[in-house]
Amino acid sequence: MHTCIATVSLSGTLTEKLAAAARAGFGGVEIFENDLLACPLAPEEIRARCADLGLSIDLYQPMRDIEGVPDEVFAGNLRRARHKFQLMNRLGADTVLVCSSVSPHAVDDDARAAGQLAQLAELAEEFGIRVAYEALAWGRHVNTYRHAWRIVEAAGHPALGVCLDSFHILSRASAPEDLEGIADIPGEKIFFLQLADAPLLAMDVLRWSRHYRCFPGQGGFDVTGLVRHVLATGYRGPLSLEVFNDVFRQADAGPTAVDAHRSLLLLKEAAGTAELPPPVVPTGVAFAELLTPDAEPVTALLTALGFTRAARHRGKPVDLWQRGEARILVNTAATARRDGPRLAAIGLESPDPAAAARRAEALLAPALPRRRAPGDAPLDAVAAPDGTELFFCATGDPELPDWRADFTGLPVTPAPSATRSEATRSEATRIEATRIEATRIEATRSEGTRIEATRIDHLAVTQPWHHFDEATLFHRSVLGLTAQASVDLADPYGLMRSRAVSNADGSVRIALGVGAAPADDTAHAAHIALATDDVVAAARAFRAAGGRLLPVPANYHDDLAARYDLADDELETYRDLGILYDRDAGGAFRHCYTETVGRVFFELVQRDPGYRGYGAANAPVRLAAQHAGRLLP
Ligand SMILES: O=C(O)c1ccc(O)c(O)c1
Ligand SMILES: [Mg+2]
Repeated sequence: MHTCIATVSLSGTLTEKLAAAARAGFGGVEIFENDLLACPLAPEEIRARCADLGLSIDLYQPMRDIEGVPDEVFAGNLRRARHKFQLMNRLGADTVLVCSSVSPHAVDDDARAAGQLAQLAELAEEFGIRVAYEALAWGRHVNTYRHAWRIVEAAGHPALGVCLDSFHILSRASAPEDLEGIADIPGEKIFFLQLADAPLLAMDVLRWSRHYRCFPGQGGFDVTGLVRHVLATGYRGPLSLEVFNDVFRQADAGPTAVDAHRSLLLLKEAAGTAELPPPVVPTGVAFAELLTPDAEPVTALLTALGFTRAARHRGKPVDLWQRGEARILVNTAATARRDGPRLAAIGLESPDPAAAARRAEALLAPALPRRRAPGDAPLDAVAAPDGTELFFCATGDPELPDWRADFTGLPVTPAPSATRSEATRSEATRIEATRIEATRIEATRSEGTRIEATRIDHLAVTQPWHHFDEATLFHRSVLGLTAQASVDLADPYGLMRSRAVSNADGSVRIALGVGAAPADDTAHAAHIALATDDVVAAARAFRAAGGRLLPVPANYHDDLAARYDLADDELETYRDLGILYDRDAGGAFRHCYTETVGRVFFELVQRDPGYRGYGAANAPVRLAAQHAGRLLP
């Protein structure tokens, strides 16, 4: 089906909006009158621009306050309409949207409204134009789609039909039966279908509509259910997104248009009108890749965390660091930015990497070159909306290329001991001891000795501030992960939002976060959480190896004593190590943080098997402590 987007949904000038819509793959646009009025191009030039871009102009909108008015007011409305129909002929647009009246002149008289709309349609027909009548949820007398249809039916004019808008319908619907009236409308009398979702908010419906609409799948409405009802009438016109949203008005139109189109593709999939390659849910985390201009701060941290450098890439400055099942790639390629280490890529274990990549590409995720260099294993990879590279891996599968084939084992070499200051020289010795111990543990593994199972518990990545809901939709739909509820976290300098997506057994957990202040490094650092069976032992070992744990204020632990009945010595241990504690119905969560290097830090977590969260209750304290740490010399 033809996909379309209203220009009001995108940021920028009309020509910027058109270019973004075309690039994202839409087939057409609804031109919003205000966008046209502010555009220096003549209507014929806009028409030509759209044609060049391969866009049809499927709707011109809106005409307001037309119907149900006294005769003398209506005469003026017809005069106004004639001007607009002439304009539409110049534009090459053949459908106009008429919103139900909000005018104080409008009277509650359906026969009058029907008669006037028929006259309007009669005039429109002379110009080859059709009139689509839409019930605004806040229309003065007409504010439901059933009422709009009654009037259109009574008018009985071939050039008059209804425009259905999911927002106006679903914002008022309180029960599934409220959609059943759609079946009463013949498909050919539905001239247009506008789609928007919205978060479920208790607020005035006009404000809700004008500021908080979002793309289907990002809010709380059953837009798919509505589309199914409309398709069942035989409607085969455009599926058009009309999203009034304060954030999208400011955000870059290019990515917004891509996110918009992705949401429409998913809607078509859900409504059964498009087939996409099915999701291939990842089954684990193969690796996390840190890009850093300088290896030292990252490798010092990894070493203290008990990782060993297990292998080196054959052709690139990339080392594989490993502890248990947790693998970190440290990439010192020249492309690393000067702002220090950052999380650049995530390797996801996939039962079918090629199929996973096919779904991602069908959903408009940019594919990355399969071979980044000659001789590299041909890995499937795509970019997430925030630019993080997602690699689909099949580690250890003999049938498929293994990313580890690009790496060659390193002989165990002594760690550089003088890289830190004189004062930490003895620590370096301890670091080396830890490294050797970790290597020994790796070696004994194959002999069947039980070791503490270290793996990546979760990854926390930060999103561009204006693309948070799209990021969630991306991870849900492209990767087939399930989203938890979004939580707001108080940062001393703003509000963070966080939403976790995970697979069913929790072996893939990604916390998507966004900070209020786009330039704030602390709120925008990513982190890698390492699972441990014993966070106290892990924290002690880290500290003994020269690692610095994030200090946590005593007030936090005093409060913890009030909230939970923890043994005194347990509490003192947590206080000493900066371990935070949380609990839900499924169990407890104990966690602590390392210092931050560049834009990345690590977390050590001990998660009871039933605990589902990420310690969100502790995030404000953690963020404040991280800010405080940054302020120190
Ligand atoms: O908010 C409005 O005025 C408005 C205008 C046109 C529409 O299609 C709509 O759904 C709302
Ligand atoms: Mg609308």
